Amino acid sequence: MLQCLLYLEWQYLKSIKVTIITYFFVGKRYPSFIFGTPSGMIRKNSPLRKYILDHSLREHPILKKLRLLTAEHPWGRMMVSCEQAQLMANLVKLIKAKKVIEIGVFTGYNALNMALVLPDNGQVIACDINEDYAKIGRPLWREAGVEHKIDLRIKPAIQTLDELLANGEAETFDFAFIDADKENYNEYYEKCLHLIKKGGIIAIDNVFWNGKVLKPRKDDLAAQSIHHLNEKLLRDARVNISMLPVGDGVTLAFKL
Ligand SMILES: C[S@@+](CC[C@H](N)C(=O)[O-])C[C@H]1O[C@@H](n2cnc3c(N)ncnc32)[C@H](O)[C@@H]1O
Repeated sequence: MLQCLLYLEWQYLKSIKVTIITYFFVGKRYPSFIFGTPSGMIRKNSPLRKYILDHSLREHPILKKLRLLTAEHPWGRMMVSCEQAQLMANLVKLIKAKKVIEIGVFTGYNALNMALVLPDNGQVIACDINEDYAKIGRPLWREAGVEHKIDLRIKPAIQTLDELLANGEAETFDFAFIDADKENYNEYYEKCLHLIKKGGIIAIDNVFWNGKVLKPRKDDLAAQSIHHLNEKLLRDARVNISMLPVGDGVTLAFKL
């Protein structure tokens, strides 16, 4: 009997130990793994998100085809959310944009999304370092009849932005979407601010970084970088801003 009780107590202590270890070593690094999506954010598979999509998404059939195709990719979760893409397409239309930049293209879901609403002589300068991803989307850009509007530049985005500036294209763009490596967000923002016209918009993705911006760890350079840019934007007199809880958080900066 005593042996049985001791065994049960040992099992109980072991489960507490596992909980504590999981909390400290996994929960601190990957809070969403333990605690779910941080409160205030709409979970990807929640009934509310389904309601939002059921009642607002008007997706072009070829765009939908690319979204479903991309979702099957091992890195499919990098794709921008469809409701966020629709918001950006609406902004691009609203300001009658002609020239837009996308930093971080992946399979080109959002590049296609923007190309679809640009005029026929409109241009998406699409920056990425990986051509293989774009090879997935290109046939669908073609099928949608907008391939000619997407100018894919395969090299580090900073280099492409510097080339555009050196080419005298400062203040000629209407819209920019920043969605590549997070450590360079501040540089992307500064260069985009030079490239877009007054009245133009910069959309910055993942500004919540899955909630990690609430308490960025010192060794998490991505969370640190996004958090610093969020703090800087709050005080940046060159722009008006809105931080929206769409997808993983998007900040819209309107150039004054
Ligand atoms: C989150 S994904 C972009 C998603 C995309 N905006 C969409 O519509 O689905 C990030 C992309 O940034 C690219 N990337 C990473 N570092 C980069 C860099 N230094 N310059 C340009 N692109 C980069 C990656 O190859 C990846 O395709």
